[in-house]
Amino acid sequence: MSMFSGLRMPSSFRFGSAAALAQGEELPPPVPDKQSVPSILPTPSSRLSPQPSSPIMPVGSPSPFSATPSRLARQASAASITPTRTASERNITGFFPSPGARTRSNSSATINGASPVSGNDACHVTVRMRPLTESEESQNNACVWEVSDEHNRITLNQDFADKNRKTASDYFFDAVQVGSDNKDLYEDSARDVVRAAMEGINGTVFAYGQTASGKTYSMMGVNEEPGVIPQAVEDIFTFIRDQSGDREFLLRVSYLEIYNETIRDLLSPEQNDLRIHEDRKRGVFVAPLKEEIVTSPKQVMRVIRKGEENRHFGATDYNEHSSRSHTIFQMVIESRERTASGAASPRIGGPGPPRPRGTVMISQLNLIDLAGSEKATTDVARRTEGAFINKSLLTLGTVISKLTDGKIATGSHIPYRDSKLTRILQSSLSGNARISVICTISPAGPNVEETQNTLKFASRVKKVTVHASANKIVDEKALLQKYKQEIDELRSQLSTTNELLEQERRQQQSGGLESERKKYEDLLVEAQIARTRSKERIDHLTRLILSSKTITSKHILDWSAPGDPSSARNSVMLEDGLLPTSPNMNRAPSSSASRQFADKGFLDRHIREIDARDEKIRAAENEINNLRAVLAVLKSSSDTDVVQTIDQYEKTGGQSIKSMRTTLSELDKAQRQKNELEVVCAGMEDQIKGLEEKLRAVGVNGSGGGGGGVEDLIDENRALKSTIKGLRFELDHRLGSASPDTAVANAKMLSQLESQAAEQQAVIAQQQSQNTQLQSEVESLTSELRHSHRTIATLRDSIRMLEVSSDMFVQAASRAHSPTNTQTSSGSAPSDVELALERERKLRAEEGRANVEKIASLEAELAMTKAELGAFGLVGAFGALGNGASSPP
Ligand SMILES: Nc1ncnc2c1ncn2[C@@H]1O[C@H](COP(=O)(O)OP(=O)(O)OP(=O)(O)O)[C@@H](O)[C@H]1O
Repeated sequence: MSMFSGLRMPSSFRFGSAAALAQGEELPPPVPDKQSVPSILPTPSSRLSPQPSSPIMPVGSPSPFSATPSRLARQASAASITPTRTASERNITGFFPSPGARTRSNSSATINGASPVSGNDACHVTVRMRPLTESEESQNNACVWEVSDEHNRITLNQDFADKNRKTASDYFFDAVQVGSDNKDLYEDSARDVVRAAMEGINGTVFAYGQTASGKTYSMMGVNEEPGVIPQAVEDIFTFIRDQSGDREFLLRVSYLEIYNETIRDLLSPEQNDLRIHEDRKRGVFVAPLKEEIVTSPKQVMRVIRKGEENRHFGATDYNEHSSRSHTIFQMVIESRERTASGAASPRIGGPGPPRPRGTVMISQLNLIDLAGSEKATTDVARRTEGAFINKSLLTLGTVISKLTDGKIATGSHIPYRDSKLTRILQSSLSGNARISVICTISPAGPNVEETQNTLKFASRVKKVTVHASANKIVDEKALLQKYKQEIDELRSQLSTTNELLEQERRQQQSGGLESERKKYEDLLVEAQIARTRSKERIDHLTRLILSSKTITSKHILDWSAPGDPSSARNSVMLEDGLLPTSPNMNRAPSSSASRQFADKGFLDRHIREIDARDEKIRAAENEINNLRAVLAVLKSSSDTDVVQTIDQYEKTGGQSIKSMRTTLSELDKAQRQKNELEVVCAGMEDQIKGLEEKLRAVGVNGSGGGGGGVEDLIDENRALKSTIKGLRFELDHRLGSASPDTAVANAKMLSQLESQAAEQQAVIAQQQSQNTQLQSEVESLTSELRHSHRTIATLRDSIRMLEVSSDMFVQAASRAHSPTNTQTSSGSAPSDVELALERERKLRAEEGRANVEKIASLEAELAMTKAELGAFGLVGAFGALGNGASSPP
């Protein structure tokens, strides 16, 4: 069972309550762990530790910094032009979020009410405290942190601090979140960054924190609470759908992990040591990295699922499903105004420099789940991983601290290259991206030291400022540009082809040589086929380019009705197993990591089936289009021969099209039948499993719950065989009743089922060999039993003989001892004969005792043998023998 199962809901939080303190008192003072790896984060003596002189706001007092980011965003957007901060203001020295730091200075305004697009910006920092875990509660731990009403201040409980000789400093951040609500988390920490990325500004959101503090829960989420990544995906498609302007987008995604300082492509796992490159135009990038163009949230989630399967997880002392690598999910967003007339278009939503039409904006959105900092664990492999994780986090801490020191301005060395993580993040950290950091912490007393380190890291990040502006790009790097060009070229080729076709047609009509006409006909057919291909390519490329016209609500998850089974959200995401299966979104999320992706096997199978079907449908559609093209050519001809040919074509072509359609519908039918058969198979598998269980219970546990033993086992075998026979018959029947057109699918199914049956047969054979073994064991036990019985009988005989001879000796001795026998007795001293007799008597008595003991031991052995037979359920079958052995002869 998961160590985190049964996590308490936020309502069970006891921030600073009397109960919490009472429990807090029972806590042992934290014992420094001598074996632990030195903490990677700043020590309390660090000069960036919370300054006692910092203004401390009383709990509950209105704070100038209490506005939530979304409120601030609204304020910022209401006052669309805000003053630009001076260079000296960029390096914030305090750890308070200054209101200015949240304000994005920019001469431009927003698109569709989204936040402004560039300017000096402090990194946005959210602290997220998870609920106490069941195991923390069972150890009488309580939450030792207090969060102020304004939700941006967090303080160590004073009593706990006093008792444990800690400093109860106040920490202020852009937001402090408690509990399990990932929707609030997204709104507070990621939405602005995602929206800015849609406007061409790079963005990076990462989760940082001690192991098991909730980074993966925050970034990926669980079924009931999708995390930042799935919500960002949904938000991006919603943004495209809802934009009022006429912009078009091209989205591509990649997914990589840094495991033990090697970079692995999670979408192409064979690429397991990728390199980091840098060039002037692209900055720092990883290559070769597989990128997939995506056109729907469902498709993105499918890509993520694929990546998750290849990701490194492992059980540690602290988290049974711990991320052993840093993962970076990256989305590249290209966009541009739809009309490429070259005229400038005014910015939507307010003043600002007009954006030339056709200019492609390109931005990167990085969503990062870091591995957690951790103390040394017992497992060697985990310890190696932990060392790599800690080293890279240490480098991240150093880089952040250098950036906050303002050394970037003086050109001092910042050790980005000391770890792959900081090297990949270099472009973002050096100021070319909006950054939002989610620092996850545990509420429990024993984790206070790690939590304080995380809060200090968060305070440092808060001081880093960035200057992110929209990236405009007009060269061939933009795929959007390339695709648009290709579409334009294909369109112009099409219109030329159309003209040619028209010319040919006219030429034919005006007569000419028969041989010439035939040549033209052939040319026409070829041209028409080429035209169809061009059209298909145009369609394909057009499908990849997204706009408010191509994205419908159907594509997007409907967050407004989470429990509504008819909602698009469910229909899109449930197939990927990421979104709620429960109608109650507010239920406590499951702590079991395995529930993060429910029923993966089924889903994968399902996705593969859909893909295969799509492929077949595409092929059929292509053929239909080709036939249509041929028909169109022929129809445009006026020649009587050709008209006749048209008739023929219409007949055959029409029939072909009809038969294609029939094939398509048959394919659908076959698919449905296949699904039904799969359900039947699953049922059969369950039945077979149940029978196997029973067999196993009989075979392994001996008496098998019914005491029937070998007989029962054989019966079970018979039942199993007849069930399989029945199931085979049912299958044959079902397969036989399928339409002939589904023969291919059915043949596949049949072979699958036959291999299942063969497996079953193997199980039976195994079971039978077990039976034979069991029988021979029983036989050997039985013969042992008989042998023991005979031995006992022999021993009893010898006891009887001994008793008789002993009596004889006793009688002889007493006769020899008798006073009437004066000739042999010499008074009080025993004669030699008497002594010999006495010795003999003692010896006999001794032997008798030994024999009785031997009998007792043999009887005990007999009892054990009987018990063994009983264990095999043979008490009934061999009872008579057992009784015979134990009863007196
Ligand atoms: N806010 C939360 N609400 C409810 N459960 C949570 C929350 N945060 C984390 N959990 C649960 O706590 C456990 C550990 O969380 P998670 O795996 O996300 O930690 P992590 O920081 O990613 O750990 P690691 O660094 O070892 O990968 C999981 O079972 C998760 O479901």
